[in-house]
Amino acid sequence: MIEANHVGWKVGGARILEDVSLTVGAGELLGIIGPNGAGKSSLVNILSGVIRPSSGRITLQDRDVTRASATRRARLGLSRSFQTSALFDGLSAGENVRLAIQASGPAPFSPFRRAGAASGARTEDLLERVRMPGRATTLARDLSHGDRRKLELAMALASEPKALLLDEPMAGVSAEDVDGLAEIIGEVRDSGVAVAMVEHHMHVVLGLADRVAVLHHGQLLATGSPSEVTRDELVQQAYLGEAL
Ligand SMILES: Nc1ncnc2c1ncn2[C@@H]1O[C@H](COP(=O)(O)OP(=O)(O)OP(=O)(O)O)[C@@H](O)[C@H]1O
Repeated sequence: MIEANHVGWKVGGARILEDVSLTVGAGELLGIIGPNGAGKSSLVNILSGVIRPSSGRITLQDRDVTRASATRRARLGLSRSFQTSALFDGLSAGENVRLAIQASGPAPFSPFRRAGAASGARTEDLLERVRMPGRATTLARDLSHGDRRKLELAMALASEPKALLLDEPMAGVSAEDVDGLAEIIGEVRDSGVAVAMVEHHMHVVLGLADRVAVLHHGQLLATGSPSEVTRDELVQQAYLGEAL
């Protein structure tokens, strides 16, 4: 579904990513891990079309999208969440989701277009999918941090994506919310979506991912099943002193 072939990215003289190749299939969850500054967010930005790589190729469902904009990739079925919150705090949870539904609809998008009844039902469906039933009228700013992350997930799912990129979807949430989010993300994968997830909560990545890609200094150190990468000597050295 998503494929990166020999991707490199240079900024000025600095090599941020070098020769990174990976695939994520439908119904598969790829965990992307690596120490701070390894290049994980840069990779997600390249996969989603926010950054154009200096070399290599990105394909989405076998279609070359290397030069395609983020909007074009979204129309082809790719969705993503961001490391930092992308919610409208002054709007309710339901309004945030409705905007995401409208934005994923046919162009031109207008925030002033009235949402139909169908969009109301889909909003409630999406909120249920992220275990937030009946929260449509709560203002985003009044939600707990964990619920804000769930709402972001609902918004990323509004376009009914075939592929989903998640950049630290559990950053800063409580331990119990981490488990809840992991369960929801697992269900999204099980519904057939190709999911690539950058995440620092190692136990979640290792418990949830089908395969794990380990980045270090912009290079792919290892890819494999969670147990394969945790046994890998190079990976253990990269995480020296940290429990894997
Ligand atoms: N636009 C940019 N211009 C210059 N350097 C950049 C740019 N974006 C990222 N970098 C550098 O690229 C390296 C990788 O950054 P990136 O954010 O991709 O890492 P990361 O693995 O996601 O880190 P973290 O886990 O801390 O979020 C870092 O050294 C960062 O400073």
